[in-house]
Amino acid sequence: APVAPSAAVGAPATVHSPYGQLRPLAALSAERLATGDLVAAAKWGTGGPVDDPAREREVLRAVADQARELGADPAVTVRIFRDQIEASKVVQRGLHRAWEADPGRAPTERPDLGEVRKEINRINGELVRAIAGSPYARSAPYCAPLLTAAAVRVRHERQLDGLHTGALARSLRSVCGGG
Ligand SMILES: C=C(O[C@@H]1C=C(C(=O)O)C=C[C@H]1O)C(=O)O
Repeated sequence: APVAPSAAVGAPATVHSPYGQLRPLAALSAERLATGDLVAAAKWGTGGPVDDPAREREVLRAVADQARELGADPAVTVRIFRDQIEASKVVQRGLHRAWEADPGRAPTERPDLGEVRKEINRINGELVRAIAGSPYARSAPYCAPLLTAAAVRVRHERQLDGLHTGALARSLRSVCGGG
């Protein structure tokens, strides 16, 4: 088949390739994890828990609805988002531990959790679209190595530390494997 000129040039034309479909999943997951830093700061010093089961249910219900609207599998979408949520909590708990150990590194300003959640909702919507647009790539036998490559790329681009690199892997745990 003829190759579109831009395919030889680079990234934009690769959006239909398996890697091009998985890359946004890794990038958006890292973007979502970055909001974990803000959520951790919002909860720091409040005495409140990192876990908010009611908010988690709200997120999962919303993404299941969005998946249905896009004709994607709501169960698969929810499965992936359970990992996204766990990964956010890995970041939050890790930061709280670091700030307890070294209070000089703790944030001095408290972000508005409601505002941060608006941003999380926006990213959630983009993630649902990326999930809906990648059924073939996610069920491909070579999904895992491509996803790992995408995560490594994102790690370098965003200069992720160990905490966020581990959380990124956690967030992507059930992306591959079909469905
Ligand atoms: C990010 C938050 O912290 C946790 C993680 C959530 C998420 O990743 O969507 C939701 C609720 C909390 O259990 C939050 O409270 O908004």
